[in-house]
Amino acid sequence: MSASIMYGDILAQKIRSNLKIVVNELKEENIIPSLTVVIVGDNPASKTYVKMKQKACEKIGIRSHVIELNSDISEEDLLNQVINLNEDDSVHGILVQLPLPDHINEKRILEYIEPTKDVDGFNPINIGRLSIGQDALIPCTPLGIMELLDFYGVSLRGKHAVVIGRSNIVGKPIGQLLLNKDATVTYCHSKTEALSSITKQADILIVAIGKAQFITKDHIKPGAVVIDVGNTFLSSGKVVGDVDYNEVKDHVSQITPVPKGVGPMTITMLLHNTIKAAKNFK
Ligand SMILES: Nc1nc(=O)c2c([nH]1)NC[C@@H]1CN(c3ccc(C(=O)N[C@@H](CCC(=O)O)C(=O)O)cc3)C=[N+]21
Repeated sequence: MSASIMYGDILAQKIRSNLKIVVNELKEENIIPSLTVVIVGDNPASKTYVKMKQKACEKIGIRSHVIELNSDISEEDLLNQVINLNEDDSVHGILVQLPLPDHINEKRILEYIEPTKDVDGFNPINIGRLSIGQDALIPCTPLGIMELLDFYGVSLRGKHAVVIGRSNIVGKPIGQLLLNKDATVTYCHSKTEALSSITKQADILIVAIGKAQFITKDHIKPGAVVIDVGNTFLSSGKVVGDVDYNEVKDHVSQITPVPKGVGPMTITMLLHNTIKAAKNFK
């Protein structure tokens, strides 16, 4: 039996056309949602992602602006850029593209982003609000995964969801969101012993480890639902996920592809969060 494929690009288009309508409604109230992306250095992958974000904004009428900074910028100067954006009423959403250069304390920068403009949901205030179930700006990738699970009819209540990866950006917040939907959540990570014995218990397996094609049939219970958050560029130019898609596709019930799975949903939720932040200005 072949798996049903959970295409993110199809759902992303559907949501983006709805968001476009919301943007037009806001325009009638003289609000044009606006996003500023700060990119430090010239990491080629980061540049590609930022371009994709800009294009997506343009398409639905969100104003986007990119601030490109030199990789040798000091932490203080970068902080000042963030503070200026916090104070600028024409900026609704602020996103500092990660990773930042090694000499900059990433956590300190993210703490400075005004929580109501923090469209990545990486500020400790938003993380705290999410963890206690209050309204918050929620990180885009986890939010996109929840939309995918909902759209493709995956029920979560009482189900065992295993999350591999414990990053602040994906692993931790997706676990919180699944828990809020009554799943039983287990976190696994690089130090987990007997990984496959745990992942094999998953009804829903979320893989966010950044290791190309690491997860194989041996890690997965037959008929499980698999969400692949990986996005590794091979030297051939091909993009692959953390799951060995071809090996597992006939073994699972539903799976997200890479590309065209979680990635387009991440960007769609950035648009969603930017509009949410703009509405705060009403
Ligand atoms: N502050 C910050 N926020 C982020 O949200 C953020 C970040 N930093 N740093 C890097 C990661 C990575 N990320 C992706 C977004 C879209 C795709 C995506 O759409 N990928 C395409 C494939 C890519 C291609 O074809 O070129 C797809 O899956 O179809 C992937 C990865 C956001 N990130």
